[in-house]
Amino acid sequence: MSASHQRVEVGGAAPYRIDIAPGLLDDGARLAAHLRGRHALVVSDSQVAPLYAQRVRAALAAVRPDARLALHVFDAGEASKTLANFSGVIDALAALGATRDACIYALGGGVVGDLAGFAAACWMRGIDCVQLPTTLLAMVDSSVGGKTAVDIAQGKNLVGAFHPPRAVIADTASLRTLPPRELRAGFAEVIKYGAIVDAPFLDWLEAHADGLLAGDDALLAEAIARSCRHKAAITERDPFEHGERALLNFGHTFGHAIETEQGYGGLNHGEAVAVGMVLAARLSTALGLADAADGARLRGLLRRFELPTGLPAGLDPAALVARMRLDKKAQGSGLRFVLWDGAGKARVVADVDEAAVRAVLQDR
Ligand SMILES: NC(=O)c1ccc[n+]([C@@H]2O[C@H](COP(=O)([O-])OP(=O)(O)OC[C@H]3O[C@@H](n4cnc5c(N)ncnc54)[C@H](O)[C@@H]3O)[C@@H](O)[C@H]2O)c1
Ligand SMILES: O=C(O)C(=O)C[C@@H](O)[C@H](O)[C@H](O)COP(=O)(O)O
Ligand SMILES: [Zn+2]
Repeated sequence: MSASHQRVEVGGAAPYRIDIAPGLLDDGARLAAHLRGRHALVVSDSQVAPLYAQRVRAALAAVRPDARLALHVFDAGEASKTLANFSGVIDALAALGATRDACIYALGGGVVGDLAGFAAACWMRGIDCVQLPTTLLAMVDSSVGGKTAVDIAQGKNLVGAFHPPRAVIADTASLRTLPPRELRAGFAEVIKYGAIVDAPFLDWLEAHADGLLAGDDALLAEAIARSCRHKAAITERDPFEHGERALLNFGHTFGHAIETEQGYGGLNHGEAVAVGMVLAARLSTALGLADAADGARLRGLLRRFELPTGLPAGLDPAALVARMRLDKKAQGSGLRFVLWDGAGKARVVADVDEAAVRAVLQDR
């Protein structure tokens, strides 16, 4: 293992390892170590597959010439995280003749990871899935923790399962082809860890913003590993979101409502979470939990990473609140939000007054 290789172990009932280093997509032995049977399906999207899928297939085939390998590709973008494309992956598994010891390799961003992971959770009631994240957002968040899902018109991730990966193999060299907008989106989830549990991380991000935005390999690797350690620790203690895992949803009640209301074609997930965190901070202040100065600093940091911090024009507050009633944290008829007491201190607050939420949405 080279000096630039970082590892995070995730314990619990279904332990796995996160490897973070450049060049891992060509490491056939590492990829093949998780192929118990003979069937491997690489699932990817139309942007990522032309860049990396052949390399992954060649690396696997070199170590496992006996394996039946197939590639399944769907159109890139959030609008593709659908039941129809889930069905497409299931059809591909059937065409491959995949048995229970088959493995799906989810090669791409969070959309691929969530969709392919959900197919792995369902095929024959559960087969192995190795996450090969190629966006910053997927490396720091979606590839870890086992939440898998697809969106429906009524809401984000409303159909899904908890299905932990067998392994996460993050090739940081793949970030070099990531469009700048998508790199910035990933920083929203990175900043989220600082906001909820690691205030000093916010200072570090502030200090290194220029290098991180420029794609400095060492800084990115450090940000990814620190984020993964937070996600690993929280999801290891609470894999099914009975308690503290909900903190990872900071900004998401607002963010998911925005994404859904925009028909999954407006802000991307990271951008929507950035706006959502600003709104959650504002709601926290309105409810007397946090100082306005904390919210202003969070907003400043998100802006430093060139992320949006205001509600997009044309969204109706009443429609957004209606979307929030289908949020997975909602209970009975009450809205539950992840709010904060200031940097590094988040908590779940139940039965939040709808008028306060509407006021925050109207305060543009
Ligand atoms: N399961 C979880 O715990 C979890 C956590 C966070 C987010 N998510 C989900 O993740 C999704 C967002 O993920 P995302 O931000 O990675 O979006 P994404 O998967 O849509 O990827 C963003 C874009 O970048 C392209 N791309 C990916 N890697 C590339 C590379 N290396 N080079 C060039 N282009 C590349 C993709 O084709 C896509 O167009 C959302 O659906 C969100 O709900 C899930
Ligand atoms: O892993 C989690 O738990 C999270 O909440 C991480 C979020 O960043 C992620 O977007 C997740 O998919 C949201 O989960 P959901 O249960 O609100 O759909
Ligand atoms: Zn998220």
